[in-house]
Amino acid sequence: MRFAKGHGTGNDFVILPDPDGVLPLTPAFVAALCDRRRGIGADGVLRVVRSAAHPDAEASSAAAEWFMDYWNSDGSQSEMCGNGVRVYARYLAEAGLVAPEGTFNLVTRAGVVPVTMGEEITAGMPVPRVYVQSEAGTNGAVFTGTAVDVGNPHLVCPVDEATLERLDLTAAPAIDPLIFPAGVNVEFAAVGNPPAGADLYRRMRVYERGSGETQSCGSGVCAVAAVALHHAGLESGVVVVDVPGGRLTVTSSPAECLLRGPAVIVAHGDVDAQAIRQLAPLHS
Ligand SMILES: N[C@@H](CCC[C@H](N)C(=O)O)C(=O)O
Repeated sequence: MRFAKGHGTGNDFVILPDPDGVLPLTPAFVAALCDRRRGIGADGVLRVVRSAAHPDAEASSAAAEWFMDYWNSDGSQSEMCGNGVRVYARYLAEAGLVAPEGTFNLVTRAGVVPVTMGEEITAGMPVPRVYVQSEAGTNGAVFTGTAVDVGNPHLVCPVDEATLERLDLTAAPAIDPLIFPAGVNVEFAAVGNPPAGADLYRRMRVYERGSGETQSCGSGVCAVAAVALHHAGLESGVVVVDVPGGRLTVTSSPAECLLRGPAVIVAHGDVDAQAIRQLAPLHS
């Protein structure tokens, strides 16, 4: 089975080219592929499939040829992945399936996303909706945060620099299942001085639903930017967010949320699907 491997600011993905949607992907198979010791290892899987060939995307096939079929490393699916969109786009361009410059549309479970190609790649993310206050419990403390919908759910908890540094995110923070019945991605964000050209700056770590602590989360960065603008009383602005894996920039207004940053394909290869299938019981 052909695969590629790529990442966006250290958020890494196994990419499975499957234009006609014939691969029998299951949660256990995806989790085995993402196993960092026995499989290829990744935060998630991006199946590259034509929208006309996937039941979740058929209705949008007139708007966009390709569908990002995104899976977390535990085999669950999510509506959105901001870094996934950008890495998927880089894959399409390197495979000659879209032009390396210009803009094209990509279908996701959270709707159609416009993507602008270049040295860095920009995704036109769903405009974040800031909705309610909630809490995350971790490291023996309870952190108050703001819930944000970016197509997928987020809880953004402001913390100081020292707390951000020392948080142990090896275990999932406790969250309110009444507010987040399908789980939530939890971001911890500290304020810093904005670099030239930015209105606001945050440093962020994330515990992702379905993947654990990752080096970066694009939709999480959009959520952090939305809360930063909200707290500053701004409707629009440029927010730079540093994550453990690098830097992402959000340019936000009531009409759009543009997420910009690097996206790289690092490998192409063949994976022994039978060997991965044999691992699958470990993950079911
Ligand atoms: N890393 C992603 C988000 C992936 C999905 C998330 N774990 C969820 O379950 O919603 C990003 O870059 O946005």
